[in-house]
Amino acid sequence: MFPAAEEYGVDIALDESDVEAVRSTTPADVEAAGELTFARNVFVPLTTACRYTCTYCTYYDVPGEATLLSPEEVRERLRVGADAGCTEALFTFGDEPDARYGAIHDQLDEWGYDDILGYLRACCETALEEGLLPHSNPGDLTEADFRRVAPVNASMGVMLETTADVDAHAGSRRKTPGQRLNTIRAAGEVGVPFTTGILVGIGETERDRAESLLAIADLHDRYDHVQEVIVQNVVPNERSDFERPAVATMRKTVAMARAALPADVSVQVPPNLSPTRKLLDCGVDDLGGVSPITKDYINPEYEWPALRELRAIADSGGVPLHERLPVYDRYLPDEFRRDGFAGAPARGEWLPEPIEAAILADDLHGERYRSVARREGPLAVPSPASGD
Ligand SMILES: O=c1nc2n(C[C@H](O)[C@H](O)[C@H](O)CO)c3cc(O)ccc3cc-2c(=O)[nH]1
Ligand SMILES: C[C@H]1O[C@@H](n2cnc3c(N)ncnc32)[C@H](O)[C@@H]1O
Ligand code: MET
Ligand code: SF4
Repeated sequence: MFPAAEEYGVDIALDESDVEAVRSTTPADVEAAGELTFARNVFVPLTTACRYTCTYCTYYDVPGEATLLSPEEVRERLRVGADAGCTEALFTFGDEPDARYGAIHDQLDEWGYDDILGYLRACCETALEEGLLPHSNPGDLTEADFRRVAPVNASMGVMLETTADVDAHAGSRRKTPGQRLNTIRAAGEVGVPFTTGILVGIGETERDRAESLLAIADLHDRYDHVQEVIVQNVVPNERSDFERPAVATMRKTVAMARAALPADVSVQVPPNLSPTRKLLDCGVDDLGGVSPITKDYINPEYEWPALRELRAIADSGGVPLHERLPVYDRYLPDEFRRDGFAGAPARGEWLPEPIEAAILADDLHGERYRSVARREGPLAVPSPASGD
């Protein structure tokens, strides 16, 4: 069913009746979640160089214009993030930026790094030093790549986007479904808590969405590593005029995601891009990374809602809002989980030693990780009604 994936040794065979069952799911078939979560992050866009040229993307710069944040700039941004109470350092940037951009490669070499993953590793270590938990999305990676960077990440991610061959990914260098699926598989092999998702409105069909969600469910079934699935609508920008999918399409797609995935996998929608309030009853339970201090570098025209607004969104759905860490509860050591989660079936040894050490030590910001994980302490988000 996914010939492109077979090239990479990823063998996913979907049952036609499962595809049809997911495709025909409607919002009425699923239940609203009992709470909404989000993570407080600082976005660190290491470089705007990218080997791909997705037509919906405004993030990448052409060779000659692409920039690379220096180690000092990275540390400074992380400090600002930690001071603002963030728990997550989000490293998201172009795919394999050093492959096609000689200047990026030369700059990394001058700083003493073989390639971007060597530099990412160092930046993740800086984040840990500054009291932040790294979540990296460096695009397509192999298993060997993951082994280099997973040990310094609390969680990682890559959007599947879609299993369909869409024109938005056309061109000589392009994202392929096979390579994306292989990235998610490789993350499972290495055992890193993982975020993935689909991009809605880039030329795929409803059936493609069902297939994409089931492909993610299949890989999660094998490895238990998918912590959340983002259902992201494409938005127009200065480079492209993609139309936003209709609200009804997003409602249906979120419901399809809820139906395709097991209950322990969260369904996330980004509150700066999506008609969030209108999706809450379709099974959304997470709002992803939201930054109190940095813009969304990938979609810079779309501002993050303030934390107060997140609270209003949750109130509108009649559910509590909780901050979480970039790594979901079930991958945390027992003592860091909130009541009811402690003692839940262990998922194996998920957290790499430096991450567990950072969480357990938690001395930089006085019990911050612990109180976030347990949904307690001084980090409760004020209600808009409380006036504070
Ligand atoms: O794994 C990913 N996480 C992405 N995240 C991270 C994600 O929303 C959260 O940070 C995770 O839920 C981890 O806490 C983003 C966060 C932003 O603030 C803005 C854009 C993204 C995009 C991605 C993404 O493509 N892949
Ligand atoms: C980081 C993620 O951001 C998403 N992304 C990139 N460009 C857009 C856009 N115009 N609208 C919505 N999402 C976008 C892709 O899914 C990518 O994987
Ligand atoms: C900046 S887009 C997100 C990271 C990576 N380039 C990808 O598309 O997966
Ligand atoms: S979405 Fe990611 S891979 Fe595609 S062009 Fe933008 S930065 Fe590159």
